[in-house]
Amino acid sequence: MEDNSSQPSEIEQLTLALLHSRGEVERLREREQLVSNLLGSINVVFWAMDWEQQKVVYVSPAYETVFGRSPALLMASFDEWRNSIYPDDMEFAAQSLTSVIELGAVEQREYRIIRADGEIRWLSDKCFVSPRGGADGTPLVVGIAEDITEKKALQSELHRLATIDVLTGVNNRRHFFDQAATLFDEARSSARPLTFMLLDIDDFKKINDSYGHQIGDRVLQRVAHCGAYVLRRDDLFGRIGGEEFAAIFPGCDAQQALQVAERLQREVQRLQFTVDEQTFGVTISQGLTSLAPGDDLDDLYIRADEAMYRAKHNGKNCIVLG
Ligand SMILES: Nc1nc2c(ncn2[C@@H]2O[C@H](COP(=O)(O)OP(=O)(O)OP(=O)(O)O)[C@@H](O)[C@H]2O)c(=O)[nH]1
Repeated sequence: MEDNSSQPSEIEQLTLALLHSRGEVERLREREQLVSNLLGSINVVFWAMDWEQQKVVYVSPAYETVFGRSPALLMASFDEWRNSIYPDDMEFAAQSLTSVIELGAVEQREYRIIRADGEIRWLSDKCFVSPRGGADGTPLVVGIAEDITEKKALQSELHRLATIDVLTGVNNRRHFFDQAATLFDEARSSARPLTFMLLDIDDFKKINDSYGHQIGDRVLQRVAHCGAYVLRRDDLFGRIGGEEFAAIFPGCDAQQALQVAERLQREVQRLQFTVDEQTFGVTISQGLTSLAPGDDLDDLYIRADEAMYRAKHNGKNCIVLG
């Protein structure tokens, strides 16, 4: 007769296996909780999408914070993904995902999203194709998305500070000449006309001396507004020195630019300033010159400067073509 006393019975074996599996399930649950806590504690959204089937198969917990939307809704309907993309960026968002499939990876995509509460935020994500990422072995597009709204705002503020004259809000000297060089090269290569203008406020020192520096600043601001108002969208305008401004009129010969300069002259003559019940106006002198064969940007600047000084010499408040 066989002795089975040291061998576990079938029922005991099943019970042991069940306990073991329960332990495994518990450990898996703990691990899942840990991963979920870790993913939830960083403000980065991991996502995975079956682009061909138009289905989001995974988003990490941070989705809810960053998008302000429900992950369950997103997984249930691809429309929720479409709703979350800022309409102007939809084409880019879709095209860039197609590129991920074609190229295997895209290092950086930047686009805007709309949170459920209507707030618009900037996202940047890195995407790549996980060849057999899906449960059924289908390729998935996987991404790591970060909210870069504050970084974007800082970048644009830095750009503004680097390119704009703080007092008047028009282009500063450095940015003006950077842009001028580009417009100059374009005019050269397309053989299109281009006119350069220099503008100097007349007797500005007297304004400062009579009414104070603050009023002088206000004059600078109002003259700059006139320039920004009169010039066309494609023209370039900037403050290049204390009371000196400059403009570039791409595609304009001297006569066309002269018409704009005359309008500007009239707009500035209309300005009125009142200090302690005293009212005064300002005038400007302008020098204009057009691109000629063999010119470089410095030649234009020198000729416009000479023309402007002739305008000063001729009694100010006038425009001279150089
Ligand atoms: N308020 C103010 N004044 C400035 C600024 N930058 C330069 N200035 C002043 O601009 C004045 C320029 O004087 P000048 O170069 O003698 O020129 P002007 O008095 O306009 O004489 P003309 O050019 O011959 O008409 C100086 O008094 C500078 O101090 C600024 O940002 N704000």
